[in-house]
Amino acid sequence: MPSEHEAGPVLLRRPACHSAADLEVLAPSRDSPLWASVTGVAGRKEEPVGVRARAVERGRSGWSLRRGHSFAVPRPPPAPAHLSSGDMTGTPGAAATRDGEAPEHSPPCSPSYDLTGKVMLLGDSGVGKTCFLIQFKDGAFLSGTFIATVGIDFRNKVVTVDGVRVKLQIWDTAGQERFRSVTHAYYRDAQALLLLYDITNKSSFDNIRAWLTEIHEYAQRDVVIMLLGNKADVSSERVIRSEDGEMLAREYGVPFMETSAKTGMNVELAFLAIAKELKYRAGRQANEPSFQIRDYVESQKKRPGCCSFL
Ligand SMILES: Nc1nc2c(ncn2[C@@H]2O[C@H](COP(=O)(O)OP(=O)(O)OP(=O)(O)O)[C@@H](O)[C@H]2O)c(=O)[nH]1
Repeated sequence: MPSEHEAGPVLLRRPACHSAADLEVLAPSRDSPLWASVTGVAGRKEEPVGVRARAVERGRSGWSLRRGHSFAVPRPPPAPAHLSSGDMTGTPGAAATRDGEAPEHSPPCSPSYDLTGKVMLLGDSGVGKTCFLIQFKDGAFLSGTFIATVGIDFRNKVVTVDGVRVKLQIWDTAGQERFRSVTHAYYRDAQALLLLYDITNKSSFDNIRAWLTEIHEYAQRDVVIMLLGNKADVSSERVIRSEDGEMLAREYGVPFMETSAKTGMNVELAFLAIAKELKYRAGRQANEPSFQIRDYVESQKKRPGCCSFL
């Protein structure tokens, strides 16, 4: 049973079956207010809302909504077009005010997924993490002025792999050093990490080893890691060869591919491979053939055209 002062997300017992489909405490700690994310709020639209500490309590069977508390909490102001304008205070719960998975028409309390997993996007500032997430979630590319992510943010998306609906809760982290202490708190709870560098930026590639050291320090030992060389569409400015990414990934025993948040190349594949791995881990049967994420990625990934290589 988690303690009230323990940091990091804690999965809550599903509340009484009248409206919410999912409830999580995002930041229970002595210093920060206890926030919960509730999805599946009244009506047909699923959207997370922030619920303050007063709304949750710990009972015998875990955390739950306090009796008599309704979900009619004030709606947060509309999210700006760019995901990155988060809460400067670093209060992780602020992330709960972002929009959630696509509206679903399932009845209340019938979850629209079979499995859930937390995925974090990591890498230096400017490598394209936010764009990568938006491309996957909305199929759009955010071009124009670069607005650095502040703190941490998340979006949900349900993908179906082999008939199993996997809800991916994808956390977009700020790459800037000053937010590192905020984001470290989230590593422990993640099942998968997508680690990005920018093929046009050498230092973002050189820093991958430091990122992996942090991951080994803060994340679960069996966390799924994937290395992604992003911006593969910008062949004229490439400074990191694909082979270098491959070599580094081999050294750490992680799958690798080049991606483009702009064209969408391999973006969906990255998340599908993660979802497949999570599904395999969750339902592993004695006779089930093992799933090798590296082989899967190698067999499915698209490569940039010949001329984009150095
Ligand atoms: N050409 C190209 N540009 C990209 C790609 N991905 C991101 N960009 C651009 O790179 C810049 C940074 O992208 P972001 O997604 O905001 O970077 P980030 O990693 O989230 O940065 P932080 O929030 O500071 O950690 C933006 O100007 C994007 O338009 C890509 O695949 N191709």
